Amino acid sequence: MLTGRGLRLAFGAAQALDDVDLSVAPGEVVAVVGPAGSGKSTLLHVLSGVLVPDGGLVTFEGQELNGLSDDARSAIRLRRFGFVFESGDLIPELSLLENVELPLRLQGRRDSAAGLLKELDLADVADRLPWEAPDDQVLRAAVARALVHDPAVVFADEPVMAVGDAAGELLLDAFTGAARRRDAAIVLATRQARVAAYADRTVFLHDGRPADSPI
Ligand SMILES: Nc1ncnc2c1ncn2[C@@H]1O[C@H](COP(=O)(O)OP(=O)(O)OP(=O)(O)O)[C@@H](O)[C@H]1O
Repeated sequence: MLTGRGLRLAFGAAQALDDVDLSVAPGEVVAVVGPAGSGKSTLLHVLSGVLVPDGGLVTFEGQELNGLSDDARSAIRLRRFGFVFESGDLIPELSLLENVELPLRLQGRRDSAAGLLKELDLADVADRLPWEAPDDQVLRAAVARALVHDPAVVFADEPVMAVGDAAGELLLDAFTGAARRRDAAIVLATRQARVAAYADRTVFLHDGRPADSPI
């Protein structure tokens, strides 16, 4: 469904990606594991069409992303991809519910996210602003926002770094469970083995190159 082949990308002298392959099937959870600076975030950005690689090819649902215009790649991101970042990155002026429903509104959809908030145990706190909510609720809302429009793939970059082990495990359970029920794939970038344990499959990166094992 989503495939990267021979991906290369340099930032000046730094070769962030050097001949990386990654394929993701519908509903599959794939972890991208490596130390700081190994290229995990860059790989997520290239696979999601945020960055265009210097070399190699990204194919999504039979379409080559590299050759598309910025606008066309943005449209695919809005409709077909979801994103979860390290600290949630919610909009501070909007309630948790409004944050979660934002991807729907941006697509002109008027449907409600109430059911998804209930599924992620956020129904009672939906009216809170992000700064009024504890970190784990903010991250749950970020997960809900990433899934609300039924994306094909959710890209998650260190999604539980901001919370402790127990809260992180609850969050990963809720995240992977909700994604699997929707047949949404997850590409999960992390330095942490305990996070990668939630994936069906792990690929390792070291200095922008595929590796056989963790370094
Ligand atoms: N916008 C940028 N400009 C310049 N160099 C960059 C940029 N983004 C990433 N890099 C460099 O590319 C390499 C890979 O960075 P990347 O952020 O993808 O690694 P990472 O594995 O996600 O690291 P971390 O775990 O710290 O998030 C690093 O050498 C980094 O310094």
